[in-house]
Amino acid sequence: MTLTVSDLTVTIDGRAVVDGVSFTVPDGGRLGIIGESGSGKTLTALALTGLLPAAATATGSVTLDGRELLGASERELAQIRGDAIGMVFQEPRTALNPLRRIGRQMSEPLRLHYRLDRRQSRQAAVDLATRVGLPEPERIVDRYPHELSGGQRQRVGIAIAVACNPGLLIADEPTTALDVTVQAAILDLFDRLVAEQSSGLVFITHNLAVLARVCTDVVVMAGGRIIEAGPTARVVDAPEHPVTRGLVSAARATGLTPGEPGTEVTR
Ligand SMILES: Nc1ncnc2c1ncn2[C@@H]1O[C@H](COP(=O)(O)OP(=O)(O)OP(=O)(O)O)[C@@H](O)[C@H]1O
Repeated sequence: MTLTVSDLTVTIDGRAVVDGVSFTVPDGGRLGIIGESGSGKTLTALALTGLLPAAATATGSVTLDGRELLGASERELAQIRGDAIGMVFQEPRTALNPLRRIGRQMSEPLRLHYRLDRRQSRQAAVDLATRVGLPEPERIVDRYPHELSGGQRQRVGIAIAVACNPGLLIADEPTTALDVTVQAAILDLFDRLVAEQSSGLVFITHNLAVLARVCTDVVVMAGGRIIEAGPTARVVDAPEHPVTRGLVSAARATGLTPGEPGTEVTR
């Protein structure tokens, strides 16, 4: 699936918080959006899926395989979000329902799309748990979110996002709330799943080392605009904009060397 964003502008209270943003993610492409806090990354992601806050208005164009998403009806968008686009958020604790077993939550997108009975949906949940590397899949599906670690909860969030094999996965800071070793394992999981289902990826982060592990291309945002864009390897090796140079130094300071995508990832 090809995602094309053209001149996307998001306005809140008369202020353009996303300002004339354009980029393309080709079928199976892996684009990272990076920038400091408040640069407009999250609002860009929300605009792609029709989830902007009520106070925001979006203009420009967002197409998925030629189909315009900006201004699409809520019904159409709900269908696209379940089917064509999977989304993963930063804090899996708030994205999950604390009162429902995780198996039910993982199989919900499939139940909605394929009308599974109880036994089929339990099996689907176990299969998904296996696919995202949760331990003891047969047992873990009966647990509640608070009984899982942060990394396991994020695996559940990822399972929900990939349940219907979407052509595009959008992840907003999916590893930020996790500690470094768990972060690495979750990045490996993204890498594997995106490769397995040959879906595209839009990955939002403020950490260039994280981005470089999974994304071949990068867009750097500041003040709602794109200030630099290109292949990750080029941007890491020869950043042009001072903001990008700052992001490269910050990534190196964490001890994680930004490298070719996938080089540090065990498959
Ligand atoms: N609901 C809202 N109402 C008013 N302003 C908002 C709202 N959401 C975001 N903004 C403003 O829009 C700008 C861009 O926000 P956005 O969340 O997209 O940034 P971000 O790059 O994702 O930052 P972070 O990394 O901190 O999440 C910021 O100045 C923010 O204050």
